[in-house]
Amino acid sequence: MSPFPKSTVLGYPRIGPRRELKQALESYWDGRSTRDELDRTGAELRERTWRRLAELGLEGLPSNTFSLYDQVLDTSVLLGAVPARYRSAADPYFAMARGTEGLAPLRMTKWFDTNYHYIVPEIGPETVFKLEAGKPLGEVREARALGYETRPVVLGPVTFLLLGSALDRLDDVLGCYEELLAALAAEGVAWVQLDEPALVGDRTPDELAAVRTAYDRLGALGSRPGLFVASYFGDLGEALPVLAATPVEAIGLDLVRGGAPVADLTGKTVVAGVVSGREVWRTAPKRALASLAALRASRVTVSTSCSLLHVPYDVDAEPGLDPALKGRLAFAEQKVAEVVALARAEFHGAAPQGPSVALPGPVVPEERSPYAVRAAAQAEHLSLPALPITTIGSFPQTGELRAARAAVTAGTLSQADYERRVEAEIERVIRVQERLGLDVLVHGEPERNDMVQYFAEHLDGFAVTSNGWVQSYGSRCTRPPILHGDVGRPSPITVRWAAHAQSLTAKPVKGMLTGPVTIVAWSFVRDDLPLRDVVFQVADAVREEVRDLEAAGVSIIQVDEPALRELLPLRRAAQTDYLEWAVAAYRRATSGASDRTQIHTHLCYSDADQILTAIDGLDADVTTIESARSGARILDTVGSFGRGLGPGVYDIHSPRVPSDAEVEELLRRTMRALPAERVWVNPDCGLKTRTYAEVEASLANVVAATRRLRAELTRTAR
Ligand SMILES: Nc1nc2c(c(=O)[nH]1)N[C@@H](CNc1ccc(C(=O)N[C@@H](CCC(=O)N[C@@H](CCC(=O)N[C@@H](CCC(=O)O)C(=O)O)C(=O)O)C(=O)O)cc1)CN2
Ligand code: MET
Ligand SMILES: [Zn+2]
Repeated sequence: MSPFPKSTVLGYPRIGPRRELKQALESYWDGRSTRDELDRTGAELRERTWRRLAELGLEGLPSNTFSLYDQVLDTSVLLGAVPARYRSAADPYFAMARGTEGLAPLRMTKWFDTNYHYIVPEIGPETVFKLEAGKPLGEVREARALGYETRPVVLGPVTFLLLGSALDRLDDVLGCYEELLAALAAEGVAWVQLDEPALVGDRTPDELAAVRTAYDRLGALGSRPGLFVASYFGDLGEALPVLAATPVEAIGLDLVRGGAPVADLTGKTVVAGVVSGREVWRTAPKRALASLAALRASRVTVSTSCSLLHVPYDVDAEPGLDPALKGRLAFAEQKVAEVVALARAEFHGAAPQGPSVALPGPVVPEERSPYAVRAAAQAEHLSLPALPITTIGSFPQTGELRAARAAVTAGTLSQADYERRVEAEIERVIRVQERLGLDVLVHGEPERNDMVQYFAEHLDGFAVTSNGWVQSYGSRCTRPPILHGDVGRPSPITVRWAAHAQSLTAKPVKGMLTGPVTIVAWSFVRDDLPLRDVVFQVADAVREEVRDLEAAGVSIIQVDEPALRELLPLRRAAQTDYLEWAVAAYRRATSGASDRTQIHTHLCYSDADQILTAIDGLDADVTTIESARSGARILDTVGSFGRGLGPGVYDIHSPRVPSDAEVEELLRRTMRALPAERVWVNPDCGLKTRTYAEVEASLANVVAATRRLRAELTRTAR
């Protein structure tokens, strides 16, 4: 077996340095280009990446880290786990990812504790696994034609099955992996990387036994590449000795989030993840070299802690950043250079940041009155109908708005003209909602490029990038802000837009804010302060904004926390502490509101059933939550939830318009799970990724279904 290369990365961004893949995908989906053109863009991006990694001096180049949508979906396809209903679609892959007319997409949820989302494998007793190895083999050949030998990266069998809740199918799936390894060996591939991030969470004895079975069996294959099992996002814990006892030749450890390995790894190659794939700070050389020195293994390879998918491409594409800050940053390109330098042990990175400043601890927030008291005050103040209909905040972000923002940046549109356009869009959103018959209106968020970046641009302590795109799901990206200093709110941020919207209508308009946990979760955050202290600084800024909205006459304020579940530690031992401070931060942000101000919160992709107690602890008067896209599973657990709740009645990520019958059915299920007076009617999430045509048709059906149920409620009440 050839030795493992001395330097590598676990994966690389694929959206393109200028989001070339996004443009190609969206143009293909809109019918403006062909599948061939899309595939050509994919090939160009892969070629560019391999060339760049090689130029930077990286020895071990990965392949099959490219994906047209998602690497977990790719694994479902690789293993033949394509549900029958998609097989006759014109393009089954994108039908699974996004749905088609008459066909809902597969579930989508958060990738561990990141802001990346994967397509959940759907595995049933009827699933027949069958290897379709075209993609990994194709990428190996493609790279070879360019002169590069690569290491294909494939999601490992245990994580794949755990994500699909089907570990009982291990035996069947291992047959496919065996075939894959044989095919790769026949292709002359020296090493394969099997990603097993699920092993850094708490695993049952049965699950650990599955790890042993899987890697004993794959290891026993006669003809196969070297096996490199990569873990990331934390510590392998109990899974490490299990893995170490199997024949796998190389084990990848996240030495940024996890500690030094306790097991003796003599005889193994340790692929040491010392350069963070989750943060954008330059690697402190002393710490990295100390981690490397502490390893007791036969051989050590320098690597990133996880795939670089979660960071932007290149700091040098950011001319607008303050040079002092820039000097402290490393994006994917710079991280590859760090890996190479560490492997050559000629490292001269930035010194670790200076000593952290002690800040006053969080103040215990004053409490609002008990829910019943608030609910009565709000009912009188707001007089809403039964089953109030609302939306989650954003309305379609039109190309004109995005272009207008780009024009302001380019200096070709004045700020005043831009603001007039935003006001016109707010008026359009208000009129649409009035015409449709919604009860609690929103201004539509047209002034926001993103629900986190917009706030970061208006708070002290943050920097934002021009090209620092990171994939969130499919073609959708964000530019996570960089939180580098103490946070402060120099002046009100949303008040003028909220007040303008409210001035246009007699119906209540919800003020719309992003919560402290989410702002921090979706930014790159300074590492010289405990995370909770940073979150409390942001909470204080949000609290000031809540106060100002209330003073401006806004009587409903939504503070979104879609990332509450995301920061939940992967190991149970640390979860209670996190949830306690996260909930306390939310209450600090919202508890300045008076009793008659109705506080809403919103969560999505949250596997909310797992953190329902914490959601209850947020003490919001109304919680809207993603439900439709996850098969309304949440309804099984919400019976005990004591306040207003709006489980989403349709999935907003698919261009598909839900029928009124479908919405009615979901509402009926909701009303079997909850008392009618607590039920709110709303979509799963914000509407910014949809078109007006889709939104108007969908919401019209929501209103029709709700009106039928309201009529039934009045009949039974009489
Ligand atoms: N941060 C964050 N994380 C989140 C969510 C979220 O809303 N925000 N939602 C959940 C799902 N994730 C999502 C992530 C991104 C998007 C999304 O729509 N992103 C937009 C970009 C948003 C943005 O920053 N827009 C900017 C820049 C837009 C742009 O592309 N401008 C053009 C120029 C303008 C033009 O001519 O069109 C360019 O830069 O080239 C703006 O509106 O100003 C996209 O990928 O298309 C949606 C959901 C979970 N995580
Ligand atoms: C990802 S949660 C989105 C909440 C935000 N208010 C919106 O409607 O877009
Ligand atoms: Zn949402």
